[in-house]
Order: sequence, then structure tokens, then C-alpha cells
Amino acid sequence: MAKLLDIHKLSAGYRDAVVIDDLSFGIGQGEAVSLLGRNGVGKSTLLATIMGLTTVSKGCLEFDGKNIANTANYQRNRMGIGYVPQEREIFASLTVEQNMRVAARPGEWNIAAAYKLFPRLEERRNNYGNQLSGGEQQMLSMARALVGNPKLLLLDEPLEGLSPVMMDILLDAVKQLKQSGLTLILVEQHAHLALEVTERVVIMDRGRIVHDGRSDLLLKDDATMHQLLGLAHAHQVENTAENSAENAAGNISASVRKPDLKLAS
Ligand SMILES: Nc1ncnc2c1ncn2[C@@H]1O[C@H](COP(=O)(O)OP(=O)(O)OP(=O)(O)O)[C@@H](O)[C@H]1O
Repeated sequence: MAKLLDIHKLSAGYRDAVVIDDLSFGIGQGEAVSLLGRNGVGKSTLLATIMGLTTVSKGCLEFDGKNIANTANYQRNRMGIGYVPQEREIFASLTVEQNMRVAARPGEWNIAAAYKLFPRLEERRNNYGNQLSGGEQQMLSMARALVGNPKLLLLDEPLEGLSPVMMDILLDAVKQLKQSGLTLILVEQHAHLALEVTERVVIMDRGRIVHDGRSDLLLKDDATMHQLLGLAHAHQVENTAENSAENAAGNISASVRKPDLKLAS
């Protein structure tokens, strides 16, 4: 089956600085992929490159069967790539609803559907962008990308700086999106949480992909977690009684996770 996104021997970065180095990577329709790696290895740059926000020095980038290496950023968005940047980029002088209206395009994801996913946004529908908490801004950034009805959703550290309760809400939303069949790439420092909501994981190191496999297998692989992500005792933490009970109940609760689950720098 043709891949929705197909990257071949791609090098990219910022002006003369090459950050993504000869990288190849593909993602099929409906796949949910965690993109992990230590700080500064190029994860955000890879998402920005898919979105058309960096300088590509060589290689191919195909989306939905078309070469988009020279396609402008706004056109990529129209073609179906949705982006939730790390900075959220909410329009401060627009209300919650206006933030979504400016991005909405016809399709299954309309504003009502976004409110269903994030009821909190409906309660805040008339609040301006600068009157929202960090978690609400993150919900809005994700909702705004969704009402554009993307075929591929890029999420750059959606849990960063959020309270455990907000992390639960955002993670549950990602899980629902995956279950709905949306193709997505999730960059996250909270590796264990990301691995629980995706079926595939790709790990980067110094601009290259150094691991590509199943999320559930990596969760049990302490040696690789330690070697590539700097995470120690992943398996042991995963198997605490608390977490086992949560998993058995089918819930993902960030609030019971240990703070040491973030990647080492
Ligand atoms: N706008 C930019 N201009 C120039 N260099 C940049 C820019 N953004 C990132 N870089 C550099 O690119 C490299 C990769 O950064 P990037 O943010 O992609 O890594 P990352 O894996 O997402 O890290 P983190 O997990 O800390 O967000 C770093 O050396 C960084 O300093």
C-alpha cells in the first residue's frame, strides 16, 4: 500500500545548518507514530520540515502520492497536513471559536466535533486566546488543526508544561484520534505516555532515525530505552501496581506516572 508520507534521504535544517541528515521514513494511512529522542536531536525540525518550514538541501518528501519538497507551507496545510506546534500559536486577539473558524475547512471535523472532543473549549468559546490556561491553549491548538480536516496530524510536545489533569485530557484526545483512524506523528518527551497511545515508535539521534519498531515492544525493552532515550528502569516503573491497575482498567492516567519518566537531556 502506498504510504501517506514518504521521506527519502532527506537533509534539512536552518539556512546552512543541516539538522536532519539523510533521513528516510514512511508512514502509512491510519498509523499513529511516536517520534522520540533526546533533546536537540531534530524531532521538532523533522515536523517543521514536513510542514515546509525549514530549508531542504536534498532528498524527497512525498505526501499523499505527490512530491511536496517545493510546495509552500500553506499549500501543504491545504493538502491535508495539520500541525500543532510546540509554541501553540494561538491568536491572542481572537476568541476560542474565532481561532477555529479561521482554520475550518469542510469535513467530518467541524467546530461541534471539536467541542465534543474538548468540552472545556465550548465553555470558553467566547474567551480570547490570551485568556486561556496553557492546557486550554493546547486543546485549542489541537482543535484548530483538527477543524482543518487533516489527513496527517503532527503534534509537537502537546503535554509540555501541563498539569497531570490536563495531560490526561490531551492524551485521551490523542487516543480517540488514533482510534478514529487519523494518521498522526506525536513528538513527546514523556516517552511512556506517548508509547501507550501509538502502535509504532521511531527514535531519532543526531538527525537520523536509529530505531523503528512497535511501541509495546519498546515499552518492555529497558536496554533500548536506556541506550537511546536515557531512561532507566522503564520496565520496573511500568509494572508498578498502580500503573498495572490503570492499564487493566484501560485508562491512561498521567497523574499516577512518576516524574522521572521524561527523557534525559
Ligand atoms: N529556528 C532554528 N534556527 C536554527 N537552529 C535551530 C532552530 N530550531 C532548532 N534549531 C537547532 O536544531 C537542532 C535540533 O533542534 P530540534 O528542536 O529540532 O530538536 P528536538 O529533538 O525537537 O529537541 P527538543 O526535544 O529539545 O525540542 C538543535 O541544535 C537546535 O538548536
